Amino acid sequence: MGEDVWKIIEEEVERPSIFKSKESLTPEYIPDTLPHREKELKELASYFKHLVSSPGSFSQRVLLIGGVGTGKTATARVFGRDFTRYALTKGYKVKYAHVNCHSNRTLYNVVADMSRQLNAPLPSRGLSAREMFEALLTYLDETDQYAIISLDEFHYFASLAGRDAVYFIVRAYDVFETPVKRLNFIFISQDTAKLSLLDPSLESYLLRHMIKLEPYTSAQLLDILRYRASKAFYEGTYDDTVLKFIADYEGHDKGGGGNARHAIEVLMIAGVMAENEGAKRITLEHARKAIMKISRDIVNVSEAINYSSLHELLILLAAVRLLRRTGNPYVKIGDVEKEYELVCETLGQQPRRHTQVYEYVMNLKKAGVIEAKSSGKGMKGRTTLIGINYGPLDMLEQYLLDLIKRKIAIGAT
Ligand SMILES: Nc1ncnc2c1ncn2[C@@H]1O[C@H](COP(=O)(O)OP(=O)(O)OP(=O)(O)O)[C@@H](O)[C@H]1O
Repeated sequence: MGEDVWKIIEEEVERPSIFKSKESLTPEYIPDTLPHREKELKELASYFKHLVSSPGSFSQRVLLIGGVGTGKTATARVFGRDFTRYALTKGYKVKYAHVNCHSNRTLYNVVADMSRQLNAPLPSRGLSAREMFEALLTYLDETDQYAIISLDEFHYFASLAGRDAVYFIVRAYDVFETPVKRLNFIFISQDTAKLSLLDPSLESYLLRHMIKLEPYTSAQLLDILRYRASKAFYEGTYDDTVLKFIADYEGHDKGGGGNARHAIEVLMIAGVMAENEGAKRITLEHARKAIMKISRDIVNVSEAINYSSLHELLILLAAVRLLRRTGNPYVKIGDVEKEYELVCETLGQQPRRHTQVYEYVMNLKKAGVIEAKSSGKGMKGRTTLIGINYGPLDMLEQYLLDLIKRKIAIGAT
């Protein structure tokens, strides 16, 4: 090996890193603890405590609801990991499986994944979902084990697998009346509206035991970031100002999405940027650049948005807020108009008249900023539906609010 190459390798290998553990910031990583989710973990423990007091007496079903990045997956996984350990100290074999319904959208795939994760022997000959489920129950009986299964992104399953499949999973023990009930479920979804396509009786059954995760405030995100940063970076390579900046940007109370995934992603990207530059510390500038980097979707349409007039932006902001609040892909123009009036009021602007609002909506459509279409003939007649095909909406909302405030400040119309 040439001396030059040797030097390059040596320099690179010995270059001090700011990362102690980059893996600990990846989405797959399950943290040791979850600051600000203690109450929800306690609720889960309460719902599943029969597994260590009278296991098998009944089968529990809990619905875990919360917006994007509110820690649904992490809460379920951390609970599953620690509850199974606790149960073992009490002499009970409780297993945990986490099934993602986005990648397993049929009853067959869901049951197969459950069985695989619980180490149940999968017969080689083709079984039906129902037969496989029975085989799983037999295996749990024979090995005297219990299980908690999380079905993450359950709304995918609910919308694609069909009513019978959903009924089968949710009310399994009405079908298989075994004396000892070994399977328990956590159904995870973003909001209850997404489950409204279920049979009403099934929906109300699911809603009986519900835990709702609220978006994080900036103070909560700051605690989360402090904890996650202490695991990921060496001491002295970051400071609280940077963490606070990210937490304030993302905090729900400050107009952000309250999304821990975004906050952690920004921190990770800021760290990688600092490291690539050979910097010894993560600076505010790194955090700013990281935020810009993950808002690239907004940047793509930002030109059209920047050219929009003040009231077009106010309407757009109203639409974004409604879309976020309802979680629906489209919102009615009438509702947007009402929200627009509220937005105007809070920002001290005089709302425009109805016909003018309609014209602005059409302008936004022409500019490719929104999608607007007719609802078709519904029960209450035709209306225009508004949707936005890019995101993330939380960032778009923040972006719009900043832009609007700047426009107002300089007196632009
Ligand atoms: N309270 C917390 N403390 C530490 N880390 C957290 C906390 N809440 C969430 N996180 C982290 O934030 C990221 C996003 O969390 P998670 O995937 O659980 O959110 P989610 O609600 O399931 O999101 P989605 O709806 O997109 O599936 C993960 O990396 C998770 O470890």
